[in-house]
Amino acid sequence: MTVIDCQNLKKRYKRLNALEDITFQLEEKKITGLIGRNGAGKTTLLKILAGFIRKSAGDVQVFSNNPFNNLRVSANSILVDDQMSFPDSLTLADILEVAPEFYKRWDTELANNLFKYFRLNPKQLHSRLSKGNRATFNMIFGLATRCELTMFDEPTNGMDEAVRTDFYRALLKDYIAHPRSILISSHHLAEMEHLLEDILLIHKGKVVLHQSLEEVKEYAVKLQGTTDLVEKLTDGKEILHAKQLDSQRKYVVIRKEDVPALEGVTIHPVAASEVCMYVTSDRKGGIDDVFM
Ligand SMILES: Nc1ncnc2c1ncn2[C@@H]1O[C@H](COP(=O)(O)OP(=O)(O)OP(=O)(O)O)[C@@H](O)[C@H]1O
Repeated sequence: MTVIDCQNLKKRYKRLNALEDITFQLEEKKITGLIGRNGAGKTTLLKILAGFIRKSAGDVQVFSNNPFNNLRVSANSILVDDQMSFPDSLTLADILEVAPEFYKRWDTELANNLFKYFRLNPKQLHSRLSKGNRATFNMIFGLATRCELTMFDEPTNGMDEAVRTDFYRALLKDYIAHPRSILISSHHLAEMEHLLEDILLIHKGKVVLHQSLEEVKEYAVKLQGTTDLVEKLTDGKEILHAKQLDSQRKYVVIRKEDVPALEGVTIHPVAASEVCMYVTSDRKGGIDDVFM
């Protein structure tokens, strides 16, 4: 079943096109990483899918409905982000107590067990939590809703490394026990790629790649050797990234399908996180170029 269907979706904020042209479909029961550079449009897309803001043009369907102000979509989806807020008069324990009234698949046992594991204080007010503890509580809330469509926007922002590791593990374990559609935006692709089946990479408000993680890992290769030879072999090919290693040696990243005859150069795999970085880069070198 298709859970999300976006066709030529656009979002304009006054003079800025945050989403230029977004077309993709998300099938049910998959964990998809929503990846993109700062300002790519990830949060805007998630807010439209959650029904928080209106699209400007194009079509967006979540569970076959326009998500904006739609009860079916809001009852079956959740967006966990750092703007989640709860009434100030409610303690964390109160929030967990009333949650089942709003989410029909709420898992009280999971919520309580995670709450105890992360040693949160049930008497604390949500608005007074530290940044990391707020992110942890929001994550617990998001997991316990067991919403058919669960979206996380940068969920690990503010969490320390141990909590981040626990979060990824909790997410994976709960997903395996209760498969659902999970869309998770993050800048930390390398650390969460073991969770992901698919990657949706957006850049400047457009979809650049929507592939399985395995396909992204196979997308590019790095050719390394003497500068002359590497340049000759990659002449006319699309260069995704290049780096001069010293006065005589260089490497160039090109699409795997473009790989030429390989005598004299070594060939190296390119991690999915690097592929995402290179295909969304406006510069072919890197920060080193600034210091040359
Ligand atoms: N309410 C708003 N009004 C005007 N412009 C906005 C608004 N919200 C976002 N933008 C702009 O839209 C573009 C996309 O922003 P968005 O927050 O969706 O990107 P992002 O991929 O989530 O970025 P980051 O990774 O830095 O959080 C940016 O240029 C941003 O400045």
